[in-house]
Amino acid sequence: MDAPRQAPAAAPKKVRTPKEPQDEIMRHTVQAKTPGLDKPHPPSPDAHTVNVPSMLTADDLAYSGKRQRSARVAPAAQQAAGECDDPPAPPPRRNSRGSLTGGTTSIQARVMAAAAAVVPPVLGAGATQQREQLLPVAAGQGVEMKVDGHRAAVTLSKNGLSWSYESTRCCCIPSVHSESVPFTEMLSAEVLPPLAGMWRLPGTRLHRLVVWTFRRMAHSPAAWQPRQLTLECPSEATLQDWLQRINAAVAQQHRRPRRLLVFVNPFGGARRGKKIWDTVVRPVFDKAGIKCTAVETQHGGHARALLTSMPSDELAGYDGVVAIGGDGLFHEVINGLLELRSVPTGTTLDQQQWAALQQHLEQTAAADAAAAAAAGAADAQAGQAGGMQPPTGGQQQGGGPLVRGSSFGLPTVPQHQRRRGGPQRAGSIAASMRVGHIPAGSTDAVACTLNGTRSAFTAAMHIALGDACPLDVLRVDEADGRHAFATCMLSYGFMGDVMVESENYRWLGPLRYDVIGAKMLAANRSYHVRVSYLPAQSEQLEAAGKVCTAGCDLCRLGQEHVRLQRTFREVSSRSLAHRRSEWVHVEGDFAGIMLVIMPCRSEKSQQGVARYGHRSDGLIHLVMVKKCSRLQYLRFLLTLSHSGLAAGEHGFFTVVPAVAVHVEPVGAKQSRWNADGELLASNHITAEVHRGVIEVFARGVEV
Ligand SMILES: Nc1ncnc2c1ncn2[C@@H]1O[C@H](COP(=O)(O)OP(=O)(O)OP(=O)(O)O)[C@@H](O)[C@H]1O
Repeated sequence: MDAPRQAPAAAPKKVRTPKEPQDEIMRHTVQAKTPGLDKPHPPSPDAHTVNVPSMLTADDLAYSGKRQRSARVAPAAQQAAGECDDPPAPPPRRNSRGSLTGGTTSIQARVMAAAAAVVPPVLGAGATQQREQLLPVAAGQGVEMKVDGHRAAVTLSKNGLSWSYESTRCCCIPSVHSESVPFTEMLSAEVLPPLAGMWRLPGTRLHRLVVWTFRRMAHSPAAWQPRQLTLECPSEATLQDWLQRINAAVAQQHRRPRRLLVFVNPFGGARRGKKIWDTVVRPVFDKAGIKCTAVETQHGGHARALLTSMPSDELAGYDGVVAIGGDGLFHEVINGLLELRSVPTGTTLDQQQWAALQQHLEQTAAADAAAAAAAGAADAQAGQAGGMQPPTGGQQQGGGPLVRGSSFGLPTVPQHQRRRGGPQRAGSIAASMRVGHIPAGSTDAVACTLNGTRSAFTAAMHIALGDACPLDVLRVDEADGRHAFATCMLSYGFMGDVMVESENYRWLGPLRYDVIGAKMLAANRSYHVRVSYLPAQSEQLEAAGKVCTAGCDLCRLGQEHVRLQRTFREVSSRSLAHRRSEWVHVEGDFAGIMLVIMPCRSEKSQQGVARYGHRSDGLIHLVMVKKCSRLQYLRFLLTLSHSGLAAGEHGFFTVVPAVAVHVEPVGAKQSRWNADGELLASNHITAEVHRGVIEVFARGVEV
């Protein structure tokens, strides 16, 4: 998946200017034009064709100015729910296309009634005869216009635009369609001059108001498509008035970013990063009026090094950081920001508490060893055969679940200490930043989990619309004193081996994971490890069995932690120390150990690796797969791929919700830890989950 972690050596002190010879940095502002995308295309005879860039998927279409089909006609339900104060539209039903439609007998009456309700009688009655000469009525009461070519009564309310129109698409039976687009889903609007043409006489030409927004696909609401909503009307004054009101309402969406720092990995996945930036993301940010500084990464660790060495004042100029690449680049950005936040505010008390915990665990391990010895030789035999056994104190290395020399809870000397305002300022700026991920990698589990799709356009829209949700982070302390942060998954054994091997086969692209996976399955390796974990408390398991979707209540609770946990380390370590008697110890031969933090959905695992995992539930889904046959491991992989893993004992593998985990390899035969696709240097780790410490530009999977 990713390259091994590299030391951020020779990182530039600050972002270079465009005048510098290499084009590693592309600075763009909103005014930057993208050929073919900077202005809307006029409707043309081929207006229904969609020009798909050869390297992009249909979902990645940027604003092309051409109408897309298969729209989900929208939110009449919003009106019912009171979210929209537009005039009530006729009660709709869904037809086979997913469009809202009225009944067959009274449709004409309904559309006339709807039109009469919003359009003055003289305009409504004369509409069919005087198509191009209609005068708009006062804004807010309904104006007869053409919306995407359909004659409709349009209302601009305090929530957005709504309209209804008659259509005879199906067997000449007319039906009424109602749609609305709230301001929260608009990027911006602009007024365009009337279309000129031989067939349009002067005086009958219509002025155009274009609203940049998106539409949901009927079969997959999570995947969005660009939409250029065009309102046509003979009165330019009306459209100018509406333009002001729409753009003013959009400007009031206070959570939208204004300036972003964008990292583009040109070598991630199928090497589409730069193309996706140019053709999909930049046009969206352009329409949303977002100023960007785009940096093309030069090597692994470049993004992280830039973030951690950037002066606080410059960092403070951004509302967020966007990673265009795979999960590896997202991991780098998260690590850079959290590195800034790892302010050394640890106290003596914390260290004492940790020392006490360490001592207690050594005692517990000794007691367990005594109990195991008393249980007799049969159990000991089973332990050697690969069963999960309590650890024996005699074999304990490193003195229990805490890694010796770990920086966990201990002061470190961050490189940003010399900065103006000190580390506290840099940490506080980093804490206020949201992180966005535009999928352009091999797996893109982060994007699939956050947005439910690998569509770069959808991810860019979530960023531009200012969506926000909290994300859990796993802090991993290695025995050699280093630490790292992971947001997806930490794995040892099978997944670690696949990671190590697949780095030599990068030229195979995403296929490398399948090829090396098959090789590792055939090798059927297992490793002797000692696992200690702190199980989740019962109140943390309330949402067990609930799938994480957009608006998930559990994840919303995690939002509180984003604000609270600016210096998150000590809060958590103290609470762990208070629960020191609850640690559970297991030892044995394992084919794989996985610490799953988010659902980790991907094309290979549609339901997610942890089926009931959440973006921000404060839990680690600890998966322990005992030494087993190849067939059993294949079964495990199929379960993971088809239905995802749920908590419980499943024969040869176990899934336990936990909040902290310590893993210590025993013996010479060892695998490597794979943290979100990055290989860790040490195999002896302590990991602890921090709930909702980082905020991402996402809203969860819409269903
Ligand atoms: N210019 C670069 N040259 C080489 N490696 C880079 C460069 N920029 C970033 N990297 C590193 O490449 C690794 C892989 O990148 P990324 O995750 O974006 O793609 P991927 O591995 O193909 O996708 P996924 O993680 O979804 O499988 C990351 O560890 C990242 O740090």
